[in-house]
Amino acid sequence: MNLILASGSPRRKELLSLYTTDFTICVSDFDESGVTAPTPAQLVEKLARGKCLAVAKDHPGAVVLGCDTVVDVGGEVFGKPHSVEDAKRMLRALSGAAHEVHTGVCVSDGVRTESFVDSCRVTFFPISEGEIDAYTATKEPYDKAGAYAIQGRAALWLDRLEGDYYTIMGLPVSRTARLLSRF
Ligand SMILES: Cc1cn([C@H]2C[C@H](O)[C@@H](COP(=O)(O)OP(=O)(O)OP(=O)(O)O)O2)c(=O)[nH]c1=O
Repeated sequence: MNLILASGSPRRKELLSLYTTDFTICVSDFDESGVTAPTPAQLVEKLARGKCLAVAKDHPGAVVLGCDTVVDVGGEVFGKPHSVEDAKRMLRALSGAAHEVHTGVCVSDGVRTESFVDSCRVTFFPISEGEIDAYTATKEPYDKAGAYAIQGRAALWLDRLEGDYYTIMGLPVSRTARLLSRF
């Protein structure tokens, strides 16, 4: 199988490598701005599909994997923070509360396209203003949906997790492996 990961995310590369190391990376030029959907879960599915099909159209015969992750706080979508203030706003909203992380996964061979959304519910302990200041002064929040990395220092805020941990990191690897094995 000529497998292409349509993602520039180092986490997705690492997680896909648990299934196979026989793949190449081709980051899509899909324009995510202006894409809307009725719910955050439908949004990630649409974005994953957009990234996947943008690469698939230029690579006939390949199997292409595209993904997207957002944080959902009571229906409000948090993508990657645009600034330090934006990151602080997100972390204050996540402090001492539960939120959902949705990851959309889409696989296409150019003929057949299949997708799914996996969601994980995350509850954080209260996060102090001092912790928010210290965290947003590091690089960690800025390339992550919701301004945190559960695999990084945000692990220290985790109270409860209901679902697949790897969905938070951007690739629900067990369900993705099952989908890929059908191609
Ligand atoms: C919440 C959370 C997100 N993330 C990451 C996963 C994704 O890489 C990123 C969400 O951004 P995405 O827009 O889903 O993906 P990306 O821009 O990194 O990569 P590409 O579009 O090329 O596929 O946030 C973590 O690594 N840890 C976390 O705890």
